[in-house]
Amino acid sequence: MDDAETRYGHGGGGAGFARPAHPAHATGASAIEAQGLGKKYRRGWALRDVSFRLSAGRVCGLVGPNGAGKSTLMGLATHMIRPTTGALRVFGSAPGSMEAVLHTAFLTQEKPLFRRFTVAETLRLGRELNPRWDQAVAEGIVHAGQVPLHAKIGTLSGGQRTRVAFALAFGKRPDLLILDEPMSDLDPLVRRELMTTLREEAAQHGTTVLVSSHMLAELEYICDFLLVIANGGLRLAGEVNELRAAHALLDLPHGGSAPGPVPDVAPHTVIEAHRGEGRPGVLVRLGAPIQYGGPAEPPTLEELLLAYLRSPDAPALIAPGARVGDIHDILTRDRQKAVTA
Ligand SMILES: Nc1ncnc2c1ncn2[C@@H]1O[C@H](COP(=O)(O)OP(=O)(O)OP(=O)(O)O)[C@@H](O)[C@H]1O
Repeated sequence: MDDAETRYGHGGGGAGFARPAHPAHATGASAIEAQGLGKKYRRGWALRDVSFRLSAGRVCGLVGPNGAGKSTLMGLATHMIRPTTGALRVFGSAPGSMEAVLHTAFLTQEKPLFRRFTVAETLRLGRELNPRWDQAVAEGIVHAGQVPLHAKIGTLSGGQRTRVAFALAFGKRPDLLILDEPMSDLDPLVRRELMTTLREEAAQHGTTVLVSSHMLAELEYICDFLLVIANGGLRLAGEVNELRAAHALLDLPHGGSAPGPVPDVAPHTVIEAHRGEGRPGVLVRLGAPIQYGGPAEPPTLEELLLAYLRSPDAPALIAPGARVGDIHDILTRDRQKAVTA
């Protein structure tokens, strides 16, 4: 049991989802590794100097305000966008390579499907294009929503189309599933159903998932790893429990809830002195061990995320398990691969 589990357990306080161990976890392999990654558009940098490592088998929430760079990062991981600086690898391969493409499924916000195809024809196309296609899983997702197989995609509601897009993504049996705000047009019950499917499929098959969402409660339900981006920079990266264990919510007398200067809480670092809704207090990054009970409580995942979203200039925290070496590691490995190929 890790440090955070020991301190907090997994109860209603909002701990990350504890998934049963899958062999993919044990390998310690990287599903995604980014080093010095940057993307500059004409208007400026969308993503700058982003370095992190996402181990295989994790379900990773990608969180950040509108325009933070989430879709850009996903585009870079799927070869839809080329980096301006740095490099990113998917299971050790360049995103556009056959190896990476075969093992990755990407559900974009637009969820493009052929409107004139029926649902059955759409699934057949998935089967023909993907060697690892799992028809039972794809059909199961469609049937659970009572979407008729003979209906044309163009006649489906937005939510039904999303369900078919999910079926395609899961049917591919990817090792890496990238979902860009997948739930935005689904009703709450369908969202919960598909989140449960996602969680179970990922746990059963060791699938790595990178999912962006603005719905923090949902991320809390499925994720065991987090990336938080603000203004194109990585602010937080690591396992949910590790990140929660590194922070505390201090309920200081006249501290968080009263207007005025931020209290001195050395050796801890103030991330946010909270004066809004929710539990009042000062969310700090711990600079030394702390005793919980009394005026200090662990933050829920939602409290942690909201604090970082409201404080985009807070110092970044990249937990040890999410750190990478330098760019030369990737380039050296690429050269070694080329020599041994
Ligand atoms: N093709 C493009 N050309 C120019 N600028 C772009 C392009 N795509 C994205 N941007 C800019 O890059 C920044 C990051 O955009 P991105 O779509 O990655 O953000 P996001 O975090 O996914 O936002 P949202 O939560 O609103 O979907 C934004 O400022 C956006 O305007």
